[in-house]
Amino acid sequence: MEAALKTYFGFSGFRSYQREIIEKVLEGRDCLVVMATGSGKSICYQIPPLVTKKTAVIISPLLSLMQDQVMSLKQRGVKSEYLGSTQTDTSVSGDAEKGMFDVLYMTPEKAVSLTSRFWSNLQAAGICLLAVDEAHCISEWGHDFRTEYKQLHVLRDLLVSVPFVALTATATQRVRGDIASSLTLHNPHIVVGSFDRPNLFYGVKSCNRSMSFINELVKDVSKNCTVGGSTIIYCTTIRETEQVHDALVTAGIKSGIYHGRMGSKAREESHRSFVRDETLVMVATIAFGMGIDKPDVRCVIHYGCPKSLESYYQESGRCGRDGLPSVCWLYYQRSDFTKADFYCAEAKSTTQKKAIMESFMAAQKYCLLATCHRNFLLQYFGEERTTDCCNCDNCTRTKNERDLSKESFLLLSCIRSCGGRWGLNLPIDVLRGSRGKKIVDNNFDKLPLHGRGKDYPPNWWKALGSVLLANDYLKETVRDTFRCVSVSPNGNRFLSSADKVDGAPLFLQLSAEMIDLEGPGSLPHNEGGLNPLGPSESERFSEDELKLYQVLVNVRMQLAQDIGTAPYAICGDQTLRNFVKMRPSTTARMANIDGVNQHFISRYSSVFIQNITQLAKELNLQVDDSSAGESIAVVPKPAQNNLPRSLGDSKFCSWELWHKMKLSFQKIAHFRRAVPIKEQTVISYILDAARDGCEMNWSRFCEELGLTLEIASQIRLAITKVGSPEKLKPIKEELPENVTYEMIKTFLTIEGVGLSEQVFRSVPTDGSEADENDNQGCSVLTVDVCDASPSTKRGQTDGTLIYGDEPASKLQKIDEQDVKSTATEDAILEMVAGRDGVSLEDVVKHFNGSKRECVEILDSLECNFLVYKRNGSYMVL
Ligand SMILES: Nc1ncnc2c1ncn2[C@@H]1O[C@H](COP(=O)(O)OP(=O)(O)OP(=O)(O)O)[C@@H](O)[C@H]1O
Repeated sequence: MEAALKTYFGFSGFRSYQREIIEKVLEGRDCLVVMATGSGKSICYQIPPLVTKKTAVIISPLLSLMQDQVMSLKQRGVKSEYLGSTQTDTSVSGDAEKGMFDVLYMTPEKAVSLTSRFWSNLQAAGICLLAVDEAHCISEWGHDFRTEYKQLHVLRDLLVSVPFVALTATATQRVRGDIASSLTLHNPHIVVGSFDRPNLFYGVKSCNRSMSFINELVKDVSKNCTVGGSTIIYCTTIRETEQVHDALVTAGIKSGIYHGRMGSKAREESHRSFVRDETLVMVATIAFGMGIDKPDVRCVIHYGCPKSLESYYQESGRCGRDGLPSVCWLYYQRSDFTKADFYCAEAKSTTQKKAIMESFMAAQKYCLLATCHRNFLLQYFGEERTTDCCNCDNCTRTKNERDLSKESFLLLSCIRSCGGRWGLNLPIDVLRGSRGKKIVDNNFDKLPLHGRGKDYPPNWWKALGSVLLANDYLKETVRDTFRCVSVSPNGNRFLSSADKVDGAPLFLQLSAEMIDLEGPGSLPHNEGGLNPLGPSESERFSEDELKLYQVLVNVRMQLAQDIGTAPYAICGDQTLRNFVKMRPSTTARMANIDGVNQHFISRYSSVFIQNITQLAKELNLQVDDSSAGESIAVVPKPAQNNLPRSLGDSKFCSWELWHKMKLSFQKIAHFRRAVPIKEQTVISYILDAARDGCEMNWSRFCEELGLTLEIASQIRLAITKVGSPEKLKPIKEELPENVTYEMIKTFLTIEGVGLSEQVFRSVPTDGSEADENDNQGCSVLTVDVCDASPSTKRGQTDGTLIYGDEPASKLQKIDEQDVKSTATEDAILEMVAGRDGVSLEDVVKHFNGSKRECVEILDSLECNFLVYKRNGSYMVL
């Protein structure tokens, strides 16, 4: 499985759930997979055909989606085609029937109209699975019901022993049930992942939709375009779509437009140009929907409040599907909130009307929120999160908390005095001293609070109302489509404890809108532009690296144009970034990079290597920077969906800051704290998170801690001497001063998760390079002490272990005089296969050969995708 993943897709590891699902399919079990957009569901049905050499049939709702996927798979060397009304090649159907394709896409209409003879022939040739993508289309309760999907059950009788796999990114319990029964899934293996998309930054901004706002928006978008990456701007009306599109075009930004009033040809062309990076921005209504499979959209902007939180999650989810950091902004105007009636007009029943109203109100709440946007989204979809995400505007804003007791007191009292029978507008008008008819008729102008709130504009009070709602001081009830706001029990408690205006403090987070209204005006972004966090330290390019990146983007574009495909189908942005950081000068080094597959090596590696080496020389950049490779090879994978929920807030937050935002221990210790915590505490928090199952980049962790291979060996020896790892103090006493408790704890944690071999090898030790050279041709192999046990994995068969009396070296030596085998591809492969990671030194010593000869053989094995290198060790694929 891993071999197929690396060979065809270039990835060296599976993401959460992928392996589990593939294994179940290979066992012949039906599966129901509910995983977030961009979490990597496609791999689950694309790997089995490559392992079994049988066809996978995929039912997909849209032709454009199928075409894009076939295009990408072909670029990976996977034999793939589609059957549907736009297929012009008449031979495809016949070839498909003979089992000539690994992956065969078809529309549901096509699937049910194919003859039983087609299916029996294909089954005789070999079918490994039938996948139903976007499976929620089966259910009338889903948001995209398609009648043709309902008929798919007929295939069940035709394909008796074939496992069915249903996949979707959104499905409630009810929809899941519908999918399973409609497809008659037999005892399906069900996987439900998290809805979280950790690589996405969520931000919200109030706006005024004036021309000056649009011009600011255009400026921000153009900045985003120069640093690379596509943007989608969703507008709520066709008129606004045209307005924003015109402004972008006038500013010279290559932009496309897409809405329902355009003809299908024009829409197709617009989609095609966007996918192929010929246009960088797509301004669209939500008609630009499900068929978007572009993985490198870096920014999705909603220009106007969406009609529901479900649609917001889906549309913003088109961002950053490749897992790279990307941003989702929502610009709303208070007048958007009056559109509820308009959306409710679609409703056919009172229940439906209520449902529409509720999801619209959730979207509205999302706009007005002063607390973590991600948590709100996840909670809406039923996932509880207690820690803030540190990757949304509300979590990262600094100026956001203030004592609002006085203002809250005024607003809550006024709402209570008006009887809690109104929306927010009337009590706010009372506070602002209005003598409107309703106010006078109800004698509200006689209230002592009348006119006491003139210091703030009405929108500020409305924003405070939303903050009080979110914090449970107010409650909202919907009657028909009319919303009443009243004081909640919590609000009443506050009022009675603070029975005078200058009572107890009430610290609340100010919402973005309140800050804007107090600040210099509502323009899109003042400093940070669309991307307020920017790349983390390890992702940041130097000026020269940026030049190299831009050249490689152009090379990729040129290649894509020459063969008529999308640039992302040649290779992803992350792969290009890895090229820039590692600057591979040989095919073997390039093959080893995550995202590089066999097809890429045979077709495109030479042109990339040529450009890299040439420009690196001109810019005086070192090629083959393996230290960059070590850290990049373990770049965290996105959407790790099974994060532990039991971990305390501080621990989880420390881990997130370190792992996701890549902050140092020191920065985390000071992060948003008046009194910093100790770095040691931060370290132990992160270790706790790792023990709880959070993903870790151990190489980076050890490097920051200074835990080298040598120190690890010293610790191991100390534990052996003490006889037990239970108590840290006696271990510490056996060790030199510079070895800290944190290093010992880290060592034990890494040992505990069974990773010591790989991790400590990858941490650069002083003079490691020199060692490699010094030892050339010498028959002595150094291994760490744990390999000296009778059950030694590495080194044991190679020679006799000699325990040195010299504790200073803390390393043991092996005499290799007996090793006589010659270094051939087969012999090296056999040696590597028998061990859990082998270094170049190991190979040289084992074969008593020269370093050059071994490097050449290992290089060719890497090019052939038989071995790969991770953290300095060769492993068999
Ligand atoms: N194991 C992996 N390692 C690295 N990248 C991966 C891995 N699996 C998938 N990806 C990448 O993740 C991105 C999203 O994958 P994919 O298109 O399969 O998502 P999806 O879950 O099907 O999303 P959608 O619901 O939008 O169709 C792609 O760019 C893909 O190449």
